[in-house]
Amino acid sequence: MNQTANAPRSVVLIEDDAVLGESLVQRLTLEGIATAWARSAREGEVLLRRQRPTLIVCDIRLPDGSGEALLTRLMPELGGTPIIVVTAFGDVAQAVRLLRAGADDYVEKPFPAQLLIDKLAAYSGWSAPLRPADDGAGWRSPAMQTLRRHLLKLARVDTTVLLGGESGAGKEVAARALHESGRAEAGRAAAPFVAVNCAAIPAELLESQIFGHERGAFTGATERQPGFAERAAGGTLFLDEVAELGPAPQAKLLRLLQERRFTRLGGREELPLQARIVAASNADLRARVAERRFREDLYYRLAVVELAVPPLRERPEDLGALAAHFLRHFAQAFAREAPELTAPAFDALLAHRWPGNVRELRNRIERAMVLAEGPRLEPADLFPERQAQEAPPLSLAEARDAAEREHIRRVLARSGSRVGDAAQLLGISRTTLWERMKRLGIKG
Ligand SMILES: Nc1ncnc2c1ncn2[C@@H]1O[C@H](COP(=O)(O)OP(=O)(O)OP(=O)(O)O)[C@@H](O)[C@H]1O
Repeated sequence: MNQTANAPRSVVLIEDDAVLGESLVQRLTLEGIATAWARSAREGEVLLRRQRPTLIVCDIRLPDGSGEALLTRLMPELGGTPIIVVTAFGDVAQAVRLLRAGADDYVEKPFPAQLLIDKLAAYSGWSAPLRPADDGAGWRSPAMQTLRRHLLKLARVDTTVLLGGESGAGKEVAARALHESGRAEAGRAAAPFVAVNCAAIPAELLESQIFGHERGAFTGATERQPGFAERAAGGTLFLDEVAELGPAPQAKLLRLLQERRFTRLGGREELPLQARIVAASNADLRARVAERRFREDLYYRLAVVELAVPPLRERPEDLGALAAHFLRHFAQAFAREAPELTAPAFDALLAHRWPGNVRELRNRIERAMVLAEGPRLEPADLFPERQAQEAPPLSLAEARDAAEREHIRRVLARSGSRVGDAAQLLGISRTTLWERMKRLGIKG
């Protein structure tokens, strides 16, 4: 992709050891690498908020806190800037934790300056660090920050990516974030994102939909039709629910991935695949392979990089931003003010298990905003089914009153609130209706 071998190289070095720090600054400067040196976590934070280097080198143990805490805090703002952590001998467990959290590499003290120069050389071909794409809310939790970092890095290469995660967790949102970052990285103003739900297209149509067809390829094919693979050129072909593909489409997809070429149905011309393939599945693909329901060779082709979108219940830190995002979204859609989420309502969100993940949150907020017109949303607005379950059953008298109340209201509405007309329709006297309305709390 957009690699610039001679891109200006700069390093922010966060290291409290004066001897090591000075020798590294000298050596890096000799190599023509602009180096800014911070001797504490605080200084490092100030530097990183001011400048975006080609590479960050950060010691784990600093006099005013740990490098791990600093990097974890800043990770969401660092885009894809590569990070090398410097660990003391024996701190490997911490280094591994940081690698999982999104750091790129580590060096163990003592190390020769040349080792750092070599590592830097591997990164200096990278173009200017990416800014995260504007991909909605819900990326605050550590798990989502790590995912975002991985996506930002993948934006630089065309590798096939497999996204796992429960239904509604945000796999398509993640695929779009990757697509947008890739588009920005390549400097393209626009690029197609073509999403195909493999479970929703009938098996007999799938092939022609993905690969397209020539005129006359089958009955009803009156014109040449480009398929999704062709339409995604220069962008992303997103294959959702890939586990649901039958054996024949699996074989076709494998060929597409192996040869990166395809032919339209009924055609002879070989066309190159010019899109990145991102596949998603909420089923455990490895288990499907073990059960021989999914081809192993296809699994390996798809899972060149495998990432998981964590379920919402494992990232409560994202709930507030996501809820606020959907409140704003539906307020705009319904042309009304966004209601406020009361503290008990927020507690109810935190306590819920979210089997339907972000999609369920979105649906609950949408339904609450359709039904509740007030300026505040209460737990009952978001979880109406619980109220129904928790309320004690009505007595016979209460049930009769409720039914009468409902019926009288309806008849009153039909008779334009004229009590005399309503009484006639109900087969009772005006006075009896007045009495009932009073007892049942119906306003005339
Ligand atoms: N980070 C987010 N910000 C805003 N909306 C989100 C976010 N994550 C998910 N959503 C919303 O939640 C819904 C489900 O997301 P998405 O379709 O990406 O999930 P999925 O994991 O692909 O689901 P499925 O497996 O059912 O296809 C969508 O309406 C999406 O817009």
